[in-house]
Amino acid sequence: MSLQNEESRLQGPEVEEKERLALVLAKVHEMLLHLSSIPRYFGDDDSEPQTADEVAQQTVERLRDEQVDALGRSQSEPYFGRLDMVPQGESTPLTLYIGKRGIDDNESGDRLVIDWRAPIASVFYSFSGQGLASYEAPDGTIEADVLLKRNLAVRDGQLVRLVDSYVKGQDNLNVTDEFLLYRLSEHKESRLRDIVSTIQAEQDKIIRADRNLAIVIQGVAGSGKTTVALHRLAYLLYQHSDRIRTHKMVIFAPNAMFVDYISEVLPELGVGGIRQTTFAKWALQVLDQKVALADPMRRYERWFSVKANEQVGNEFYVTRYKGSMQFLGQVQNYLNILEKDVVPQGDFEAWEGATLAHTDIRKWFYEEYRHYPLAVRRDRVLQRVKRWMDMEYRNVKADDKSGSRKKQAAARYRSYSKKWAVISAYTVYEDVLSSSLALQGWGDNARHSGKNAQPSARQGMALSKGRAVKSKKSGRPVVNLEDLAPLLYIHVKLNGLAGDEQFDHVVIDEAQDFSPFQITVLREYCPSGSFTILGDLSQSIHGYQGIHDWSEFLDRFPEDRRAFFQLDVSYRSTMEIIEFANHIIRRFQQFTLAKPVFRSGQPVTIRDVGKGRRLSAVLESVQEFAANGANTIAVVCRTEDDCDPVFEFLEEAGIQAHLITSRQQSYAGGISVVPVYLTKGLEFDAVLLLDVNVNNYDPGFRRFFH
Ligand SMILES: Nc1ncnc2c1ncn2[C@@H]1O[C@H](COP(=O)(O)OP(=O)(O)OP(=O)(O)O)[C@@H](O)[C@H]1O
Repeated sequence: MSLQNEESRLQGPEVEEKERLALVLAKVHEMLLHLSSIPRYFGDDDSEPQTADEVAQQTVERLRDEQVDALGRSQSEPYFGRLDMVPQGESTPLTLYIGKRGIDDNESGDRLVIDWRAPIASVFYSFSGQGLASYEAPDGTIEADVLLKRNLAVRDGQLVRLVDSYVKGQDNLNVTDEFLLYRLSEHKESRLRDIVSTIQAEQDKIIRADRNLAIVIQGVAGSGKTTVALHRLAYLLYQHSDRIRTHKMVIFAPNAMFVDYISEVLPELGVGGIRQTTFAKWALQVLDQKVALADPMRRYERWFSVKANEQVGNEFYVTRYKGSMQFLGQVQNYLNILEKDVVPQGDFEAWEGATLAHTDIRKWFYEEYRHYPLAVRRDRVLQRVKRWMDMEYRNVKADDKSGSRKKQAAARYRSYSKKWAVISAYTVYEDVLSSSLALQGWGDNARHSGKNAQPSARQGMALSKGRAVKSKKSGRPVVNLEDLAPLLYIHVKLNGLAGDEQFDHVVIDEAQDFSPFQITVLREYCPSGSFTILGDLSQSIHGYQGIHDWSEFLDRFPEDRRAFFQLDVSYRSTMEIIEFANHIIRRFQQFTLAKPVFRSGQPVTIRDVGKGRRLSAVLESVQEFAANGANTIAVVCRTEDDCDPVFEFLEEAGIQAHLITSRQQSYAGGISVVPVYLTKGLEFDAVLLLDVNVNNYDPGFRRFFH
């Protein structure tokens, strides 16, 4: 230790850390100056490199740009934690500074900052203050004696807070929470943020879980599921860049607005270019937009309306059935039957004396080309029939001066190929829906169902059969969300999967609203079985299509390739809100109640205003929230129709608000008027729930109160 360091230690940790920070920032500055002084050969205009040298040069420059970007971001907050420890077998302590990205001193080769994803950095998150810590190294697990764990808040290059959450030999009770609370008390922005500086031990375990696993995370509202999943992606890319590629990862979010809401976390973690989409958008792309999706808003209005009637009950039931494993079984049965029927009866006779036997064609189809998916196989066999005909013709060409035999053969081939049914995902699906198999499955299912679902088999299926409806705009058949998974499944089985369609890793957020059929389809698209599936069963908004138990998803993966995690602490809301919510959720006995971190806020208040004062009371509350410093405020109504008059009233009163609808593509923060089913996953500084009474929110709708 240098004399200067020794002196700064004596003056206390703040001085020491400020000096160290200044040193690192100076190094960063120096490196940035150096990098920007290197001449560039390629401009910012994406011009194509012409030679191998140019390709190499462009790669070098791209990597340099990335380094400049990373160092630029580090200037404001180069690190957030410090860890002193003595690894087993060594005598001198290691001092590590941990940041969002690693920084190496180019000249000395010293590691100034360790990337939070490095195995050794895991000690910072997992060490509980008891006994020895351990971490994974290339040679196996290493144990270490931790001396100090220090949280450092650096903002705009300034040290603004320092909290020692562990000092060996001292009483260390609860100090971790102090830094966490400081972090949580910072205002909510209009976007989700990274949590690298305060990842909790149980979250860290999930982030660093094995790459090969399909993991399911059940977590109470606000327990950090989405955030943790995004950090896990950043971790997987760092640790397994050889196996998991950015452009082969995908995040399925519940709607486009949510995609926008989470869009800043990954870039902040140094990860760009991961596809973030909705299941519907992706499915329609894979299906080459051959079908159109019914407007979900009209359905939501009907389904979430207070006057939801028996027909809605039937629709729920059809929806659930179409997402079930029973229905998958029916689709599979149908595809098996279809396979048996594809080759038409009869030989192919190109002209008299040139006959290809039915048995030969069958042999090609059922034996030689067996490995091809159905539609591809059909085309291949037909091409082979054509090749056979052309070969035969070569033998008789000399006698066919007029070409009449050739014409005749071509005509016969055309009519023969027409006997082969056209196999497209949509036509097959239509047939599945109207087949006796599907109806039988539906009927069996309906008999075992609850009170709300007793439609006759035919009525149930006809309700949402795409065949009847064609989009006025595009002329394409209109289907509902629950039709997409069966359509995709059929599509894959008919056409196979091109390498560029496969995923290396799939994240599904709000997975409680997914169906087992959707998971099965995604499993087809991600052969590695590397999944992060997260949700909260008690928050199931689209319960009619979702699941009752996570085993419905976990069972889709082999026992040794799946893992289940549970997060019970809510970091989002104050104790007052969580206690209030728990009071309501307690009635659903099967759900785990959220545990708050010890953070207090305003009490939850219930205001009963007369009908005439309803809108002016909303205005007053919004003004009061804003006056108390809330940046993001939500006024929550039951449906989109209910939102309209509230939004208009606020606008007329001069309040600038955003009306959030199902078609919303982005989230702007500020004041939002939003239907309850679109609030999922978002967070606000203040929330006003309107018209909460038994009529409007019957027991079935209480799960919205998270
Ligand atoms: N370890 C942590 N440190 C600091 N903040 C955290 C931590 N974990 C979660 N949070 C914060 O808690 C809030 C909720 O996180 P997130 O939205 O990821 O939770 P969720 O479980 O996905 O919620 P929901 O169930 O509503 O979708 C976010 O503001 C997030 O930054």
